[in-house]
Amino acid sequence: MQMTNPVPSDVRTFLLSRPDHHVIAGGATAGFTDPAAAVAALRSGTICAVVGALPFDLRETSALMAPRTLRRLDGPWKQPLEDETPAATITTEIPRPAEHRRRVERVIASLADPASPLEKVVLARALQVRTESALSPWHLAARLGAGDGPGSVFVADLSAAGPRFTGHHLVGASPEVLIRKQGSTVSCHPLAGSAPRSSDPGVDAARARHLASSTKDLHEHRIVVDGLRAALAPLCSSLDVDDQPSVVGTPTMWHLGTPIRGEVSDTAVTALELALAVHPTAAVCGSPTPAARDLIVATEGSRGFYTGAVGWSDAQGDGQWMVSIRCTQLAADNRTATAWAGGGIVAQSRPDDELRETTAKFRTILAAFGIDHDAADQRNRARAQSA
Ligand SMILES: C=C(O[C@@H]1C=C(C(=O)O)C=C[C@H]1O)C(=O)O
Repeated sequence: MQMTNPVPSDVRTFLLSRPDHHVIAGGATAGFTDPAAAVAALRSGTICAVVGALPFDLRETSALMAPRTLRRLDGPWKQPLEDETPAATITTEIPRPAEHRRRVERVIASLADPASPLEKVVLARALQVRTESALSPWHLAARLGAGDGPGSVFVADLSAAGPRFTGHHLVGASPEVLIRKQGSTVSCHPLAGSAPRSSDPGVDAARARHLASSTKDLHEHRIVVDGLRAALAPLCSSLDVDDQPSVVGTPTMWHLGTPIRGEVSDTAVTALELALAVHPTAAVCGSPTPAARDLIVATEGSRGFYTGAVGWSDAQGDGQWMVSIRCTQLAADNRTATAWAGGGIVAQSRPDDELRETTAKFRTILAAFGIDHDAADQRNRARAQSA
């Protein structure tokens, strides 16, 4: 769809930085709210590339753009940090942690009910953050890059999703590759089953060991890998899936991860089509997909672009899409932001652990805002106890 106000090429519209390379886009000639239209434009050669974000619920609008320029450069994206970062505070918790815990309890009860088809549901909560003065999405991304070690930082301009999203950006540091396609090779690296890192090296190592052998987490992970295998098998001539997950570390979390690699049967298939074929995985939604998705939407309301996908795809079909987690949606005022964190629930889950997991997952994005969430969390708990 041609844009009424095309974006000039000197305006950055998209970034995906990986440990070994980064992809950066400038400007836009067309916008797509419907990913099928973007696929058709790519396949027909009308556009050379597409960048942007897919929502969690594909019935909602996507934020995809045909960029004027798309550059793939070696090494991670690096930007000098500005000295001043405006102070930020958490203004609202949606829902309050006690309510999130109750929601988890209710989901565990339905998962344990033999009459329910549900096997896994991923529940999330959100925080609203306000900064004292404007903070550009690129500055926030630079702060994420500085704090996330060799992780993956992204910025996606959401304006193409419609007037409600004009000037909004999704900014985050996702550890999870939804899909990558290069030539005929497709790969992904689902993460599911998590434990917070500890600053005490002994405790930290023990948590990683415990995660690697936790029946509950291995089960939670297996559901995701089986789902991805089933979604990719019809599109691939060969598919290689490790038998056992390994423990993957980010600066804030341990995760169980399984590398998946295959060869696509149709080499012209685009990375965007592959992303659409596997999204939403059970890592961010649950299983079976429609029942889990409906329960999430009924419980949380719209998640927008959180637990969607952020990435790029070119007309040759190459591209990469990350799962949009550890992220925030920064509004057009560059001062108001919503951040999310969630976790997979199975019948064996424990509500207190699930709440702790979301708190730990928030650390990545809140640290970029300069907020020590653990301290804020303790203050809240002390306040609740004394009330
Ligand atoms: C939903 C999130 O993370 C997802 C859920 C995970 C889990 O349940 O263990 C792990 C990684 C992600 O696939 C999030 O970070 O908000």
